Amino acid sequence: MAKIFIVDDVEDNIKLLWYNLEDDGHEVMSASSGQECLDKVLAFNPDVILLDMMMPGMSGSETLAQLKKIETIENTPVIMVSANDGDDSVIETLDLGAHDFISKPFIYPVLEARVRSAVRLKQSQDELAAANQTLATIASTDSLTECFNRRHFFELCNVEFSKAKRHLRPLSVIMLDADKFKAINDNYGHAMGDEALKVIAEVCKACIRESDILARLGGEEFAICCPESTCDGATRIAERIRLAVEKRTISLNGKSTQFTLSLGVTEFTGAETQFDQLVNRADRLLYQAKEQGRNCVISGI
Ligand SMILES: Nc1nc2c(ncn2[C@@H]2O[C@H](COP(=O)(O)OP(=O)(O)OP(=O)(O)O)[C@@H](O)[C@H]2O)c(=O)[nH]1
Repeated sequence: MAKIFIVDDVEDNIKLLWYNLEDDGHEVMSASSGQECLDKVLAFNPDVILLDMMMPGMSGSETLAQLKKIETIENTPVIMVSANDGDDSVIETLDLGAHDFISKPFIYPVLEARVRSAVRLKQSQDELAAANQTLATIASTDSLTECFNRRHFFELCNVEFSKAKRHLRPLSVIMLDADKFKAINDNYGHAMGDEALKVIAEVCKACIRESDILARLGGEEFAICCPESTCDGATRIAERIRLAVEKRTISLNGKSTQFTLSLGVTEFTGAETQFDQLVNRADRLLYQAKEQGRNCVISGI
């Protein structure tokens, strides 16, 4: 079953197609003008559009040109239906991006077969788009914690850094690292270590804003970029994360333990030219937190 959108200014033409397509199991929607088609198309999100060429007001060709400008619709197959099936008309329509051209009067089983072909194309496109989306997610995400990975973190943060630099807006970075993490692995097993990493991600996600960027940079080290946050604001977030992890007990296979975090926080001063400089400074502050006994937040610029 597919969603078919019929666009035709003649009510009887719509009815004929509607009943037949519904009998074939499709969900059908119609519009009686190009403008009505443009008004309804996003909400209906059709798999195939059957578009009449000769319509008063906005013609089929003009409607097609407008449909191709709509990002989520531009790849939806359009079948132009027209009594004007001269070569020039067919060429113009296909060059405008139509998937197919059917001459009027049409033989319904032929139209039906062409609709099926267009539906198959749309289904392949949708599957490809979903596969690409999955690949993009895999390429940008750490599979254990479902945070962004290092590469994607720097991609996103470089954009945020450019914005902050151009508009002289605040931007802060928090670096955090689990304390004595090796001991968790050694004493409770690698699976408990993995559990701790998942808890860090979960706690961080709960403590940050949607616009903040959280990533696992590797091992037991995480980073958060906080656009529009000053060092004071980011330090409060860091302290909230530290406290939440300190209070948390992790359990696996009947065993339980607790652990802590060390955190370094810094802010863009306006002088830095690269985002990496902020990460490196937050990392040095994190190292100081380790030196000062762990389970603490050190901030500075
Ligand atoms: N379970 C688990 N462990 C990991 C993973 N990645 C890295 N590790 C472990 O993390 C530990 C990091 O140990 P260290 O770098 O010595 O740091 P630490 O023990 O946390 O000590 P401090 O940072 O000084 O507090 C190592 O034992 C790594 O094997 C992972 O994905 N899962």
